Amino acid sequence: MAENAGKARTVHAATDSRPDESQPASFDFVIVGATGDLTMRKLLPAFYERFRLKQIAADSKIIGVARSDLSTETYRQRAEAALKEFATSAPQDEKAVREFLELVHYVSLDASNTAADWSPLETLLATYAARVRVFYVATAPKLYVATADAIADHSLITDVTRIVLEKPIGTDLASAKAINDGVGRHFNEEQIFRIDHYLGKQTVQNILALRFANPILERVWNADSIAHVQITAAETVGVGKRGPYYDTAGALRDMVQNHLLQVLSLVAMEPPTALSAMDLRDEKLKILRALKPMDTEAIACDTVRAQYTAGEIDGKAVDGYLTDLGADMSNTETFLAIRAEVRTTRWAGVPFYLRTGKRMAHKETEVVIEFRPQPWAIFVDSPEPSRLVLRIQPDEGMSLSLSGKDPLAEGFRLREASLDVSYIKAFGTRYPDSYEDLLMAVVRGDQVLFIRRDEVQASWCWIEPILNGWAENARPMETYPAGSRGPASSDNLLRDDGFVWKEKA
Ligand SMILES: NC(=O)C1=CN([C@@H]2O[C@H](COP(=O)(O)OP(=O)(O)OC[C@H]3O[C@@H](n4cnc5c(N)ncnc54)[C@H](OP(=O)(O)O)[C@@H]3O)[C@@H](O)[C@H]2O)C=CC1
Ligand SMILES: O=C1O[C@H](COP(=O)(O)O)[C@@H](O)[C@H](O)[C@H]1O
Repeated sequence: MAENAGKARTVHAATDSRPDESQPASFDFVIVGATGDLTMRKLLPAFYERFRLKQIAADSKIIGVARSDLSTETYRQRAEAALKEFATSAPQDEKAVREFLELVHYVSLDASNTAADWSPLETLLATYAARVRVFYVATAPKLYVATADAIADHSLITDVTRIVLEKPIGTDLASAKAINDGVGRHFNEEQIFRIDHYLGKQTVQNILALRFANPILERVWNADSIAHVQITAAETVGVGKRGPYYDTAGALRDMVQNHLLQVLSLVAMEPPTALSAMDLRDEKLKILRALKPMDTEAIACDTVRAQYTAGEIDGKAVDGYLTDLGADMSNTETFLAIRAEVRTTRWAGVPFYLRTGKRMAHKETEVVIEFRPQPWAIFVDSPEPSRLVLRIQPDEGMSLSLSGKDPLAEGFRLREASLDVSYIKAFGTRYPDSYEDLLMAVVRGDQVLFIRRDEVQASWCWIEPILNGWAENARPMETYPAGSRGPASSDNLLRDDGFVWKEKA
């Protein structure tokens, strides 16, 4: 018998420097932009779910701030309606909703104006001056610096005060630097939490678990075994009421600069020394910096941009982008596909295809890893290349397609078979909304799921030439009907390399 049989295996673990999560957190959390869509749809429901799980102490305060003149009572009524609509467990638990609303306060204030009356907010914060204090700025990015200035002018920044900045951080490199510099005048980098809600998705975090807890995968996770990688974030929704913002952003700024490049970094990075904010972000940064810059020729050949026109989704007629926007013309892309390259030893020669779009046929966010084919085929059929699909959402899970022997065919024929795991079934639990994890991490002061200044800037460095190239029409705008898979040239981008996008079966 082998010497070690029956003995516990020694695992050399890197130290996890994350703070203690076992005690309910007690804090003051100021949400600037408290009457807005994000607060009502995401932030309050996320806090409520964690309160229900007893992770938030009853003496905590969630202080909503916006300019609208509302009493705390009226604000609580709005918050209650939002919880009933957006928090999955709220309609069944009136008592928990009532208890949670006791934590909620409202202050009417123009937070970008130092000269406004800040005293009601100061009074609320004075009760527990020494405890964790968070300012979550959920307003337009152009207000971030003025808001940080005003918070500082009123001496509200303690050693345990943090600021959360919603995306987008700027619209280009210069404006991102200006926000980082402006906020950085008052808050040090350890106090600044730049949010990217994709990092709060369990399935995105699971990329780390899959890669670094399963040597079977990590050993084939390189250019020797992988032919290409696809990252798709397809949505069926249009721009809705966010047209004025979206039309100044477009899919590249709205989805790629942040979410898709973060996912790409997690897929491509080297193993971090530990699961600490510094180590993880150092490794992601190396990937962002290793992205091959796009020159005019690459923008013409390796990018596709398009805008949706009227079409049909799930049997319902929907308008085109211009009608949704209420405009006669726009040069904003609602769909894009890009062939990117990561210039590292691990990934040399492996294309990374990025694709995102609004008003597509299906809502589907996934990472597809396609493995290289068998170099010498002994079968009559050529086996389909194996694909590992990481389903970020919906139907969170993963599948690995393999070739098996067709049991009924004459002779030895191959047929694709799939190993499929649904995380909800496998783990037998609900999948929390991404903001739940992120809000609690801010309270704990854990930056591992937040974007560091240099990451934001490295992303803009790669994105900006594409924006400029498109502005100069290096790649003309195309259209696609709502409910489709985007324009045909998106398929050609892969076909030219001998690949195809994986589409929903
Ligand atoms: N909604 C979403 O799904 C997402 C939003 N984001 C980002 O989050 C931020 C907020 O988005 P969203 O909630 O949709 O925006 P909304 O326009 O719905 O809300 C903006 C909020 O800011 C308040 N506000 C505006 N100016 C001030 C001010 N000077 N002082 C205090 N409050 C102010 C508004 O209230 P009032 O007018 O009463 O002051 C309102 O509560 C944006 O940066 C957006 O890009 C990011 C990802 C997704
Ligand atoms: O940040 C954003 O993300 C959403 C998509 O988020 P998801 O979690 O549903 O994938 C997108 O609709 C929005 O335009 C963008 O600002």
